[in-house]
Amino acid sequence: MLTCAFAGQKKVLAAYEEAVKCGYSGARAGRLHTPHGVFDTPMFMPVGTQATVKAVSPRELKEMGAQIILSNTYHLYLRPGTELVAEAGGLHRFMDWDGGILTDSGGFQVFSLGPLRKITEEGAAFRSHIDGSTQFLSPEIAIKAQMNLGADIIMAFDECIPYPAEYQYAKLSTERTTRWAERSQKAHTRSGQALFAIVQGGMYQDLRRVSANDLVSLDFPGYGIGGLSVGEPKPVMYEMLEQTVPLLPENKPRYLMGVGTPDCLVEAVRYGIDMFDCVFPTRVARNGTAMTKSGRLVVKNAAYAKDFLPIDENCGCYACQNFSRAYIRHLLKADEIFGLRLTTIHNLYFLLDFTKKMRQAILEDRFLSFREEFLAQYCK
Ligand SMILES: CNc1nc2c(CC[C@H]3O[C@@H](OC)[C@H](O)[C@@H]3O)c3nc(N)[nH]c(=O)c3cc2[nH]1
Ligand SMILES: [Zn+2]
Repeated sequence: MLTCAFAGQKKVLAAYEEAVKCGYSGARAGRLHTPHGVFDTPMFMPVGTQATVKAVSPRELKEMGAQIILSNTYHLYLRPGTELVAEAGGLHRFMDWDGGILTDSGGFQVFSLGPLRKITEEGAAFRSHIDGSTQFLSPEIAIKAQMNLGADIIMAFDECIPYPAEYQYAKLSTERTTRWAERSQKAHTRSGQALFAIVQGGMYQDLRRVSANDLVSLDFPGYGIGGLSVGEPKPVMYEMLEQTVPLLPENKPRYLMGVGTPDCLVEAVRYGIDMFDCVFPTRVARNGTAMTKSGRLVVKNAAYAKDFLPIDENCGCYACQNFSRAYIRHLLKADEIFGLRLTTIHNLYFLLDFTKKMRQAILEDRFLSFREEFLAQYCK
């Protein structure tokens, strides 16, 4: 069961939009209560799509302050199968992680990975990207798979509307996602596990409001905001947040799916988002790019061949406490796995620490100045 208590800047607002424009912050610092612990928000959730956060161990994740990690139903359903994971004692046991786990429903992957897919009212038929076999996911199958995996938070089966999309397509797809959310709710019988709905609506303000209102009336314990971070300009993403977040219950968590870079996190927190996931930190780490408060640092570049400073002198991560840019660059150039591990550890620590700093700023009622200072220094 998820319960939330949110502290932070409380103001009675006549119009949320007006308030945001004049600098009001909807930022809040909350606590998520789950069967695997109580977790602080805002929070970044490292992505472990195939039951592992690539290149780092559960012990290292715990040391760097990870609270909830993600895994993905689409991938685990295809390999090794969710019944096998259930037989192994569930995902927490299988991957030796005793913190929180959130599983995505597979909606995104079916539409982004599965070639030859066909969407009907019933669900989505697609070909496995692993062996080309014909597969089918429906709300009922996706929920059953997630109950097998045993995550603390699971997601309703949805369609992530591609960008751009025609209004009529976005309208019909959003209405279907709401019907799928209802079917997901009916299929969800595992107590102690929270099912979040996912707001869609494409990049259309009115569809976003309809989707949010319809899903709120179905009374879920939390809400994902989907269909964003799919290639749209950042101002469009923020506009969709402005339309959606105020319609979601204040005392329930809001999870912006697939986001993102620190500039997006600080803006989304301002609109009232609590939870984030993104492959960005782990993905860019694997091609030798480190995240810093001034932007990206490509450690592989020749400029760092004799740079004996750490990636970031003020960073408390294992990589920055013990190794230089020159050493990490050498490992990356030599294709040594340890090099990727160090950049991954640094990037995950950076984002986890960034959300901790945002939480502290909110609790001390200085979030807006924190945001200004950060954005002034960070170059995209
Ligand atoms: C990157 N941008 C983005 N990611 C998104 C994800 C998670 C991807 C999931 O796939 C993997 O990341 C690529 C991870 O396992 C993650 O949980 C989404 N998931 C669902 N169900 N619905 C969406 O509308 C949706 C939109 C997204 N936009
Ligand atoms: Zn570091």
